[in-house]
Parts: sequence; structure tokens; C-alpha cells
Amino acid sequence: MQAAHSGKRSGYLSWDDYFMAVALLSAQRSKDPSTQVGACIVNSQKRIVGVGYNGFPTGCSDDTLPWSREGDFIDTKYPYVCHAELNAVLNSVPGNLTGCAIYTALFPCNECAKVIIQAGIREVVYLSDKYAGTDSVRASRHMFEQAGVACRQLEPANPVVTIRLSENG
Ligand SMILES: Nc1nc(=O)n([C@H]2C[C@H](O)[C@@H](COP(=O)(O)O)O2)cc1CO
Ligand SMILES: [Zn+2]
Repeated sequence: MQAAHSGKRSGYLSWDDYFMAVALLSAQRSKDPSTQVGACIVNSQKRIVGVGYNGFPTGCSDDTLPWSREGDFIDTKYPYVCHAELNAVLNSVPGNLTGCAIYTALFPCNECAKVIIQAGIREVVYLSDKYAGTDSVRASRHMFEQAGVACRQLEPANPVVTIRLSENG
């Protein structure tokens, strides 16, 4: 006989972990061999209004454009790749992002910081800050501070979130 449940399930995902996990799941779509980034935009009603990951613009081939990090600028991924945060904003459902939060796997660069601020997003929640100290991140932090966009590093309640797509194995 199954035990009767008298209370709610424990161990469910917190909102923060849930939105970051959605960002990280989106990152799994990235073709970038070195850094996969995902982002998830959430409105004040805790509804997801946009997701994105880093990749080349629509119609630009993942197989012809370069994924290299080094060499002449034109031969690297950097001039071509759209960052996860930019894609999350551009992919968002038509409407207003004012007052939203963006969950991102990696602290935003200065270009995405401008997009985030101009879109009216008021909070940045990030996991990794692996490029802290670079000019790009310093400029982002400077702009976020001036624009009053709050930034916080997520301390996940659940360090691992498992998603099983098959009942077997
Ligand atoms: N916040 C970010 N969002 C992103 O989507 N990216 C993307 C751009 C590249 O595709 C990749 C960084 O590549 P690498 O320099 O670590 O090999 O992550 C990078 C940053 C860092 O500012
Ligand atoms: Zn960026």
C-alpha cells in the first residue's frame, strides 16, 4: 500500500535554481566548443519571457564560420557570435522587458550590458564570473552600477539538477 501524502513534496527547485537551470539547458544548444552560455529572462510575475544561447546569427552556418578563439580577428568566432543575453532579449515575447530579471550562466559583457540596460531589465543573476577583471566586465559593472541594475551571483540551493529524458538507462 502506498503511504498517503499529507504535505507537499520536499526537494522541489527554488525559483532561482529553476530559472538558472532553464538558462543552462538552453546553453546545451550552443555549438561553441569552448564556452556554452544560456540566458533566461523572467518578468515580475515569475514568467519566462525569453531564452537564448550563444550562437551565430540566423542563416549563418555553424559549419562554415570559424569557432576558433585565436588568430586574425576575422578568422575567429568573436566577430560573428551572438551572445546568449542578446539572443534572450531578441527572442523574447513581444512586449516590455521593463522590470524583468535576466538569469545568465556567465556575467554579461559590455555589449550585452548595454542591451540589458536599454531593454529595461533591472536585475542580473549570474553563475560564473570567469572573465572578472577584464575591461569588458569592468565596463559592464560600471554601467550596471550607474543604471541601477542589481547584479548578484547565484548560490544554488541544488548544485545538481538532473533531467532524465529516458525511463531506461
Ligand atoms: N556573457 C557572455 N555571454 C556569451 O554568450 N558569451 C559567448 C561568446 C562566445 O561564444 C563564448 C565565449 O567564448 P570564449 O572566449 O570563452 O572561448 O561565450 C560570452 C560572454 C562573456 O562575456
Ligand atoms: Zn555579451
